[in-house]
Amino acid sequence: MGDMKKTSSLADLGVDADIGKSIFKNIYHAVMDTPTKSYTTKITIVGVGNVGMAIAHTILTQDIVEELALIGTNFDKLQGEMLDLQHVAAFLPRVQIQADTDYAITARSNLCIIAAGSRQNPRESRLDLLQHNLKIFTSIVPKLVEKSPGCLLLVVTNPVDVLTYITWKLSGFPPNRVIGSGTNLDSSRFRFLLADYLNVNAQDVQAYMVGEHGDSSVALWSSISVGGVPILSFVTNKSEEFEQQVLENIRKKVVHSAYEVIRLKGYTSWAVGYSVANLARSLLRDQRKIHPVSLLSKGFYGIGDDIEVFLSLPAMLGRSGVLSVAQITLTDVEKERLQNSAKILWEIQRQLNI
Ligand SMILES: NC(=O)C1=CN([C@@H]2O[C@H](COP(=O)(O)OP(=O)(O)OC[C@H]3O[C@@H](n4cnc5c(N)ncnc54)[C@H](O)[C@@H]3O)[C@@H](O)[C@H]2O)C=CC1
Ligand SMILES: CC(=O)C(=O)O
Repeated sequence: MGDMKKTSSLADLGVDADIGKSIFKNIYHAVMDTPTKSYTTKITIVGVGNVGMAIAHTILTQDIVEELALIGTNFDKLQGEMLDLQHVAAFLPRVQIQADTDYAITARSNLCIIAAGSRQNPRESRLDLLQHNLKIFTSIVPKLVEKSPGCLLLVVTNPVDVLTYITWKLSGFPPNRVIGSGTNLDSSRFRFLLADYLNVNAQDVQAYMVGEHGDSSVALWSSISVGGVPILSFVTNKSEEFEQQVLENIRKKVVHSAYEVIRLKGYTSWAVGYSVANLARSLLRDQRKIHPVSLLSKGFYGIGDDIEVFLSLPAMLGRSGVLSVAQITLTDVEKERLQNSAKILWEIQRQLNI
């Protein structure tokens, strides 16, 4: 394994790399030799299963990085995935892709995404994965931090909220630099289902799921709008009781979505790939966009200062990570459900003794 090449290029075949320069007229020589390394943006993805590869693929389509490093446990699988992605080169922006079991290739990453670990079987909840994935994180996080001490950490592995808390503890990073993908995905599912019901474009639906990325997630009905029109007035011509039932069914469908996809195809991948690539763009391109992501939530929306949990709240994301948390006016019921979600996660964390 040690002798094997980490990238596939003409140089591996013994072809002189300088030959490329001779194809071009020499007046551009100085420009071609200018080192570009210090200006590159680099993402590392740990875990090259269904989710890690969906994220990698989507990131390549977004033109947000110059370097991508893939880390896993199976060297042949890594090399196969790397080659398959490299063969996209003719169709997408130029990205240097590396893959290895050795974290040396992750050095100086701007963003490290963790999608390694077990996924749910059809009858398991996300929280059932905790013990196994916790162990994996204790080996992954310190290595990422050692190689990229200034990076942002973005956790995807489930249960994502508790593992984001654990990543924060293991990394020693300030909380703004440790983020969980959280309910960014649930919110996309929510917007899709609302758009489908209202027969509008999902991109015009502004709607958030917050709290745990899991069974206790909370739909923020009071703040939903479609093209600037609050949803509750959008549907006033229908009976209120009927609407409440429809809306509650949509919420249940969002919570059940992952279970349904896992029952049907064994895992979820494409939607989380887009969700995480979208977060990566907002972070690395300093977009100051609002996303519901898992962040250190103590003190927000009545969550006690003593409850040190990560759960999803709508937050502004930029190059420094979480820049601020949106102050949405919640109803008493929404606030109560959010605080309940925090308590569920807090109880689980307390049992971990970390
Ligand atoms: N937060 C979210 O919205 C979502 C989270 N997930 C979670 O993502 C995780 C991954 O799911 P899949 O990709 O479907 O699973 P998978 O089984 O296809 O892939 C997991 C990968 O992790 C790798 N891995 C295990 N230990 C590792 C280590 N120490 N270092 C590096 N790689 C390691 C495995 O070799 C495997 O390739 C699961 O926990 C799943 O529940 C899945 C969908 C959405
Ligand atoms: C598996 C998972 O967390 C999801 O698709 O929401």
